[in-house]
Amino acid sequence: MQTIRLTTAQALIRFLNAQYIHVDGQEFPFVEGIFTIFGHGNVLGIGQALEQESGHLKVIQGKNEQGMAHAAIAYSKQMLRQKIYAVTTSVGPGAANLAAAAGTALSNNIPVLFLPGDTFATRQPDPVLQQIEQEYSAAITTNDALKPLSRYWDRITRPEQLMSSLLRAFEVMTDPAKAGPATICIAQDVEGEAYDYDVAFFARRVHYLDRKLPTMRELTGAAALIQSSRKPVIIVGGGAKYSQARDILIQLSEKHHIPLVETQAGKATVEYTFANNLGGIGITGTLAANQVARQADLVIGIGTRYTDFATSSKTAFDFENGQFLNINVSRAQAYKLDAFQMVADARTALEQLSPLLEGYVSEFGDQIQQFKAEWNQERDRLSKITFQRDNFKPEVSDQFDQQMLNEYADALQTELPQTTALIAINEVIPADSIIIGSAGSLPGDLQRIWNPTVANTYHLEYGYSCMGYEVSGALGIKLAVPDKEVYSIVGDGSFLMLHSELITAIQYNHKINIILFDNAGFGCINNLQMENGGDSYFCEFRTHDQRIMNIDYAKVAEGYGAKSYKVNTIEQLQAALKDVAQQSNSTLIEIKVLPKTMTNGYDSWWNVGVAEVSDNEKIHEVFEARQHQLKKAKQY
Ligand SMILES: Cc1ncc(C[n+]2csc(CCOP(=O)(O)OP(=O)(O)O)c2C)c(N)n1
Ligand SMILES: O=C1C[C@@H](O)[C@H](O)[C@@H](O)C1=O
Ligand SMILES: [Mg+2]
Repeated sequence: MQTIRLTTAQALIRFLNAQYIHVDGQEFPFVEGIFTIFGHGNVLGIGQALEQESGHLKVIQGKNEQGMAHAAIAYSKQMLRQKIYAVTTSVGPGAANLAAAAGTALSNNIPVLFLPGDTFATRQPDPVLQQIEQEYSAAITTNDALKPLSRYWDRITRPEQLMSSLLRAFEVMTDPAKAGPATICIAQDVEGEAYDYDVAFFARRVHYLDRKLPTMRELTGAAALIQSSRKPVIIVGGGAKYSQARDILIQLSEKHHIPLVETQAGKATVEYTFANNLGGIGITGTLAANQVARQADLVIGIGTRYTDFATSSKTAFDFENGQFLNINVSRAQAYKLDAFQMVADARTALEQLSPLLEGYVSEFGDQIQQFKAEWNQERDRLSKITFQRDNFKPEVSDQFDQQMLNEYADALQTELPQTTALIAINEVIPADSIIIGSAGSLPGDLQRIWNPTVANTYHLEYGYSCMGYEVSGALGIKLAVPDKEVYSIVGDGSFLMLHSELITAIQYNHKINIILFDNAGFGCINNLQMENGGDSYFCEFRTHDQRIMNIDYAKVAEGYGAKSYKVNTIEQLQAALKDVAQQSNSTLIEIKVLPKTMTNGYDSWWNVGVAEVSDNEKIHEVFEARQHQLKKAKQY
């Protein structure tokens, strides 16, 4: 056996350089690069190895571990899970900062390789700086907190363990049915320890992302279900996007007159301009999509996890009379809602189903176009909302009275409603720009009223809805599609929580554009508490003496070196957007918007935990109403 003497970290970097992926006849490197924040847990091991020989890996210095991990996740998501960045952190707090990002990757099924440093394998210096020292077990470190958040987790305490561990990690990350975060924690002393590695381990290795074929039983069963249905509806989920099923979806929808509705992850697999695409489904769905969903006697869920937002907490469909057909690479997902299961790649399954559907046409008739036209009218109304200082009824009504709304208009020096601003942006930015969102009220508005005219231009993380993903993720998207403009659509709360990677974007000249909607508060949560009978409680950004905070975010971004703009009218917004397109550096547009002017309603319900006893009569009423709704919902 031919061997090569390398440190564990050097072996790791050499291996990452040799991993290739095979997708539909094309082969390319799977690991594009590595985000780093060095500390004593990784600088002398992985840091040294990268400095000595990083190979083709692009090395990027992050500013916050969660932020850089979010950037890596967004890169992989934008690359349709076909390429990844690795993320290396130090030990202790550096590793702990990965936790929210690991949850984000796991709930969204996004492959990413986390490489946190770990405490000493020899335990000689214990407790090493940043070791938590759990008294009941010396074997527990901060990194154990990442176990439930990883799809694969391992700890390396001997150099030779690395080989079997990496193989397992790459098998997981390159399997669409299991894809998620792989976490390999390497003891900091072991990173620098040498071993005589078998050179065969570093040979070019190809991971095959083969499309899983449906069985004949699945195909004939699914075809029979569709053929006997009157009003089938297709839910386009994230799995449809990752399998690149756009063309066959359009073909089947057109030929058989089946409407498409979209989850957040699936949105823009097919552009909104396709006639039968009725947009978002569920709690933050369009009225058109929710109307057809209710009528459906067959729901064809393609690559969807059926989250509560997609199913309106299991009230969006006629569960009594309707049936479900689930096409999913994951058996666990396919099992949901008592569906007929087709465990297969979405695109291949639909392509193979197609010849079995000859002659079939749904009974929707003109209804699809009618629903769509009505929804387009509603969107048109939302694009023209204008604030009045008397008798203004915002979309989220009956929460803030006119006096309060006027107070906001004065404090923020704005009269701009959120929906009006968002639709104006949709109309001005280049159609092939990528927009990214994640948390707050904006994802709901985006799912409803953002109309992508180009496929794969909508990037929403709504599995974890992790605040802070918006800005960090924009950097990851820019790395994936450097020739496209990237717009981060972010609330003030999310921006405040995490925007460190804006600096990384500026540092490496990867232009991102931030469009910050400042409504001076955690708006959607304020809506939620008031909708459910509570008062406005600790969700507005007010000072100790109750003044609404007016924060100069443009100045913050300018301080980092971004070009920034402050706008509070549509004309200023349009002018700023035009200027942004001319810039080569990162930008931030701060838009002051009025609270309560986001979209709301449209025939959906969200099951949230309401207090069963309280001294507030309104909460009691809401609790009773919830019990009533629950009776109509599917139980599992
Ligand atoms: C990391 C994280 N913490 C907490 C939450 C819960 N949460 C969801 S939305 C939200 C407020 C968002 O405020 P902002 O970004 O200003 O958006 P708005 O609703 O005002 O549009 C909070 C606290 C979350 N989604 N993610
Ligand atoms: O609790 C939440 C409510 C949602 O409206 C929001 O988008 C999401 O970020 C969240 O965490
Ligand atoms: Mg806000």
